[in-house]
Amino acid sequence: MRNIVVVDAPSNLGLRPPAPGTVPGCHKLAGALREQRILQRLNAVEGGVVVPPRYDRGDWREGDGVFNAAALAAYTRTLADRIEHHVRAGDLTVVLGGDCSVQLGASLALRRIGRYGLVAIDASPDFRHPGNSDGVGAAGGEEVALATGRGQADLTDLEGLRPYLRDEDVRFFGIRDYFEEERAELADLKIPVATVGDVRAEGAGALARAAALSYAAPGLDGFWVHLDADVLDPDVMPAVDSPDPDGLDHGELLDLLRPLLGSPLCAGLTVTIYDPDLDPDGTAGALLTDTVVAALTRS
Ligand SMILES: NC(=[NH2+])NCCC[C@H](N)C(=O)O
Repeated sequence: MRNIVVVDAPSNLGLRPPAPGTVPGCHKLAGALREQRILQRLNAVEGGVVVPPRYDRGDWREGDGVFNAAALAAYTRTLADRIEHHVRAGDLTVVLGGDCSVQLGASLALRRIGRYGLVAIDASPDFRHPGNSDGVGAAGGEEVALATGRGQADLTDLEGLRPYLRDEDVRFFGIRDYFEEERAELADLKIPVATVGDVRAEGAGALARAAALSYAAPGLDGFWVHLDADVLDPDVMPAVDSPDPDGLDHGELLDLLRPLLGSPLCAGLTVTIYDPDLDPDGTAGALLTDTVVAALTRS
């Protein structure tokens, strides 16, 4: 059995302030899941905490590009150093965010090592970029576009490694059926998308097994799984910055995660976006932890 290593990446640099003068609470995700004893329940190795820089958007205004960009760039490299170490050691690395921008740290780490894919399990594809929007700013809604080389070079071309991921190596699961514009762009780019409707029609387990197998192709070294908690239906996961209705239930998410995380080609998992500030009694966080633990352990 491979070691499971848990690394905290408590960065909220990629989201807008939830209210003026406040910062996003998703940096508390890691603490909340640890409080649910995720480390002990996974029998995981302690991977420590990669401490992020201060959240300070300064005098950023709409039109200025991605906010917190210098801090995001620095953090992506530091987080990549930590993840790279564990991937090279053959560990299965579980990164507790944080917002979705922490996924850039994983993508940079994997690009340093070889050619890896990304399975993004998310309500929305986080694919905003200057080519499809005037509203670029929050990297947590843009990280897959950035990782595939779209957007400002201070984030997309770290260490001269643009793109960290190739379009053809990305797969999306759980995108809402009503995101028609986004789905059309991804279809043009030939990036496979399984919407919530597709997951129900074809079966989560079958789709996930096929995705895992698709990375066994020559030239590929493996893949990473990115989980944005907002892929879940707001009924069971209301504690996210932008809840989108008609999402997955926990059973469907578990059926997606199991074959992916069980694959020897899977290098790791990022868990992002759950915001304990929006979950005062902790129920949603406890259920999220249960599903992640179940996906990584044999029942
Ligand atoms: N859950 C997320 N990925 N949030 C990131 C940003 C979401 C927000 N709708 C935006 O695009 O700005």
